[in-house]
Amino acid sequence: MRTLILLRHGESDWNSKNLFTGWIDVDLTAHGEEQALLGGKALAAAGLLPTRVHTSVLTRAVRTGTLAMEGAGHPWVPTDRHWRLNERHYGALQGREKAAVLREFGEDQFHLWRRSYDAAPPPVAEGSPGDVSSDPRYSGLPRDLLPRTESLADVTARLLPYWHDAIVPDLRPGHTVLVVAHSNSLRALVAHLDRLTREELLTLNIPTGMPLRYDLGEDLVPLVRGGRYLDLDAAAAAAAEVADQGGGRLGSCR
Ligand SMILES: O=C(O)[C@@H](CO)OP(=O)(O)O
Repeated sequence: MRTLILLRHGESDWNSKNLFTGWIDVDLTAHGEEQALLGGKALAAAGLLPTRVHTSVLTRAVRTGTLAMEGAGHPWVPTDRHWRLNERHYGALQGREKAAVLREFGEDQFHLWRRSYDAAPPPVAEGSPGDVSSDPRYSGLPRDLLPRTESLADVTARLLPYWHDAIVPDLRPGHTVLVVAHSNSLRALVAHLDRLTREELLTLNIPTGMPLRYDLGEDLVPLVRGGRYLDLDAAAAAAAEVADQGGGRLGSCR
């Protein structure tokens, strides 16, 4: 058996303001820092000590990984960071208030953009704050890899090479692997692990700062579909809040 732990970063500044965030590099709130520390403490209390950590290159996930491993009492665990674990690029929605987007475009379009597999928001314009081509953390990458918007299908396509090339090779020899990422990069990973249908994906919401444990068989198929949050009740309540952001619908936590 292999153990994989998924952790969405703690509450960010823009989570607390209900703004679409995507690749905008906002930091954690004080509450988000505390969530990250507590998440790590919960891992240690459950006897789940990661021996490898993978995070995105966005500050909120980087800092959550560091704080969680401090909380777990093992701050020294080797950590890799990769842009392929970044949040979905939310295109022209980045920086906009979720409630305002819902009012302007209606509930159906709002929900398609947030939770469907195929819909991508309008792209950001070149030179706008959402255009990351001059961000030094992406400087070695071919420009055509850098998104201006993404659907969940696009996220899946750029995330899975990292899963196969970096995370699976840590899982195979028996490491307990912690992946610290984002609402939608983790939705893409969960959809892959659990072979979610598109309908199931519509109602999948991942709360901030709550460790989700997957025990995987030799074939890396989850022994329990959907994994198991360390604190099931708190995770269900927090996932319902994520679903409701902006006044949306279809809250659920699998
Ligand atoms: O704005 C975002 O980048 C994400 C996560 O905060 O939002 P949502 O959960 O609505 O996909």
